[in-house]
Amino acid sequence: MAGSSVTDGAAQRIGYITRIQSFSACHRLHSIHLSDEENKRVYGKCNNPNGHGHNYKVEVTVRGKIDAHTGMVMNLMDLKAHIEEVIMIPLDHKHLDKDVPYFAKVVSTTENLAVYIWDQMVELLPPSLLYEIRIHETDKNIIIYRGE
Ligand SMILES: Nc1nc2c(c(=O)[nH]1)N=C([C@H](O)[C@H](O)COP(=O)(O)OP(=O)(O)OP(=O)(O)O)CN2
Ligand SMILES: [Zn+2]
Repeated sequence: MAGSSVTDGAAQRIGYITRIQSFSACHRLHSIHLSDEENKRVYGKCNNPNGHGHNYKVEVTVRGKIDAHTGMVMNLMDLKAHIEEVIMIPLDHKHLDKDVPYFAKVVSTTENLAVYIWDQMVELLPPSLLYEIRIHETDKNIIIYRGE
């Protein structure tokens, strides 16, 4: 097209980049909004008083313009640093309900864990860049949160 260049085209392109981070933590599914009986009925084995553990795998995805000069949506080194701050330091090798104040009153389902990670991560990233938090709680259970 007349008047355009390769660089102009690249500036309009949207890319998605994902970084995967694994961490280990334990928790107990127990809601303060339910009675002990209701907790047992709703959460079953996951309401075990002494808790249980997971090797979580979190995928953090950002979406944005591929910068014409840097060729990046964002520098993965920066994303790595944010993941360290939001996921690894507060959550890795922790008891989610006892070590993370947020989960003292919020049940530590993977949905709520995804919301927690989103809310922390969105504070550190440029506006509108965070696209998705995807958590593999087990090999079979995957939860997605997109800030809605
Ligand atoms: N909507 C949700 N349901 C459940 C959650 C959750 O976070 N959100 N979490 C759990 C438990 O934490 C539990 O640990 C799930 O593990 P489990 O059932 O053992 O996982 P698998 O299905 O992968 O293992 P199987 O051995 O095949 O049962 C429960 N529900
Ligand atoms: Zn669990």
